[in-house]
Amino acid sequence: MQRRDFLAATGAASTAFAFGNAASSAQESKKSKPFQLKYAPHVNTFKQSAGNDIVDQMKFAADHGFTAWEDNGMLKRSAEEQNRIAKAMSQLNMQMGVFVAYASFDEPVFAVKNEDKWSEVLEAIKASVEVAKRTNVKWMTVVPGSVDQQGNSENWNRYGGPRLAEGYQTANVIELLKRCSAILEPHDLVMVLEPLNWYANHGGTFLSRSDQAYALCKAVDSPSCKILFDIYHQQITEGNLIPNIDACWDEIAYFQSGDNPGRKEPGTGEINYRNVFKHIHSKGFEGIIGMEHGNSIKGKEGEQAVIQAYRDADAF
Ligand SMILES: O=C(O)C(=O)CO
Repeated sequence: MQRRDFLAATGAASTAFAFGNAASSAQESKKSKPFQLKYAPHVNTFKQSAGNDIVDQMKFAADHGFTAWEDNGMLKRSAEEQNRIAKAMSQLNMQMGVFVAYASFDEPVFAVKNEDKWSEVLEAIKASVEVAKRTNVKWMTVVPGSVDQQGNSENWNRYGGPRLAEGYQTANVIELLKRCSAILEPHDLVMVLEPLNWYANHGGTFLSRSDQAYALCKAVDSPSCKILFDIYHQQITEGNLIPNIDACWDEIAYFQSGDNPGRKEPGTGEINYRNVFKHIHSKGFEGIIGMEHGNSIKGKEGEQAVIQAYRDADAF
């Protein structure tokens, strides 16, 4: 189905939308009603419909009512490409979500004090400030490494070996997060800590529970250290989504979505996304919900299914 046909078939609103030259803006003048929440598609979510170019994909998303975008890999793009993306975002009136500022999954980078490793983290955070400014990003993801249990040390073995007690690991994580926050605070930027599940994706990560993320944020006590509550990961780790969101609400700055099992669009698994989104909306959330999941169906048809899934979940 052609993009125009799809817009017509889904009853797209007729708001005029100017982008690019006059001929193409006349042709592409239909734009769907914005969603109630700022769901942010990813690079390649709409590749089959919009082509390889990321700016074309963003235009496609904007035409279909998405008001945000998420690009985990922004840090690795050239400055020229970052500028091009930022310009398109502003022309499309879209907001940019997180990129990954620092992520380690299998080494106890934050949990064990190692000044060389810690310097690498702080350098990554400093580099992220420049990129965030260039791309108008407010939030950046930080994954603070694994627990101290599976290192490469020659002293470590699966039956024992030295392992730092949990309280000291937590104290180290807090100390390094404070140092990261000190870099971000003057720029009004926010690192969002993402708990990850151990059972389907990332066994051994230091941060896995929402209460743990909450305790870290309270201890760091900085406007630059908040929670990224990934609904997919937290469904696997702890379930009880709405009460847990409420319990750590004052430290949550950002959400990500994805259904379980399978990590595909809402409606393909066990999470009642309409009720979860309704709840988040009712609390006045104005931030972004990154669509960090795959498409359950391949091709253009699958991309339309993703759009429809968000329309259904947003119909509260
Ligand atoms: O790696 C993952 O699973 C994440 O959610 C990181 O954002």
